[in-house]
Amino acid sequence: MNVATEPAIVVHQLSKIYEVPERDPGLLAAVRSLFRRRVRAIPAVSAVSFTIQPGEVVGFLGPNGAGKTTTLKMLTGLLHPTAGDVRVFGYIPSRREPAFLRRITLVMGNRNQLQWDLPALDSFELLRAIYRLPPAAFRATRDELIELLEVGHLVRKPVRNLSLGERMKMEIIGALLHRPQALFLDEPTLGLDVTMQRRIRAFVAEYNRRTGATVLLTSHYMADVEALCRRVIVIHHGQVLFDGPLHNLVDQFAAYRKLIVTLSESGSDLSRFGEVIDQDGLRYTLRIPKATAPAVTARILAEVPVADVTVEEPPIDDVIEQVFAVGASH
Ligand SMILES: Nc1ncnc2c1ncn2[C@@H]1O[C@H](COP(=O)(O)OP(=O)(O)OP(=O)(O)O)[C@@H](O)[C@H]1O
Repeated sequence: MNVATEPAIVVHQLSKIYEVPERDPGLLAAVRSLFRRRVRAIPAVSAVSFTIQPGEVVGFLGPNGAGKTTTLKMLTGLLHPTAGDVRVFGYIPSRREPAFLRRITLVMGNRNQLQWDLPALDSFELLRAIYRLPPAAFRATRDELIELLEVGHLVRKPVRNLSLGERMKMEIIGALLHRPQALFLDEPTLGLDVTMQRRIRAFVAEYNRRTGATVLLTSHYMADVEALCRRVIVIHHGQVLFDGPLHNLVDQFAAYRKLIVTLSESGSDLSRFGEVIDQDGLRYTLRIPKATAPAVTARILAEVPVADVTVEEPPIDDVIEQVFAVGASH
């Protein structure tokens, strides 16, 4: 059997154009719009293509409005594509076949699927019935997830009384009870504090390791992406700007390097070598265009008394900003 080598997700020339009714303000315009409807076309996703292998954890990045959520909705069958093809484990998502739905899950950081007034435990039972999970397997998965996320003491409290982070953990458990093989996570750590973000992140990594699930994740927290995703797909204005290993993104788009120079004695002006972005005693941080970093480092070593010098890549957030800036100017 060759099933294992089949890609988990194949997206080919995928497009989505939203059609939004449009009318001028005022009563007359309202009446007129009854007779002649005007619609505005909003291209949210334009000819996007990518393939994801089983077990990959891929970061899906882009600024607000780039088309990430729209793509995830098409991948999970909540939206019909305007054009192009999507296959997830060979299924066409928009058909929403039960066998497909049992293999995927969509977690949206800003939306709840659990019943607000019930304890999470009751909602989990409901999900067991919906997915027709065998009781023993359901209990084993539920308890494993509860333990992994350390929420045993909270599952009997009404969801409305939980904190945002606790609720998010319950949402994640609810989303994974049927042991999906593809996880679509849309901002799963949105609004959570750093500790909770780290927990959720560790949990996703562990779930991927234990089950070999494929994960496509959007997040505005680059720490999530750095910790989890070796590969990233960057979209902007509905188009793919980059698809590859995260470190290639840094190589390709990091426009500058940070040079950290510690002088052995005071009295030198380092601003002639580049933009000084920080100074702490004898320790200077300079921002140098990537291309000239080696030459500038050599000049500093030759011309001023140096105790130490290191070259650093800019933080990933800055790199991503740079990618978006390049995308915006296209
Ligand atoms: N239901 C809708 N009707 C009309 N336009 C929409 C609809 N949903 C999204 N859009 C538009 O489509 C574009 C892509 O939106 P989408 O939500 O996919 O972006 P996103 O990358 O997920 O953004 P964010 O990071 O802000 O969540 C945006 O211009 C948005 O305004």
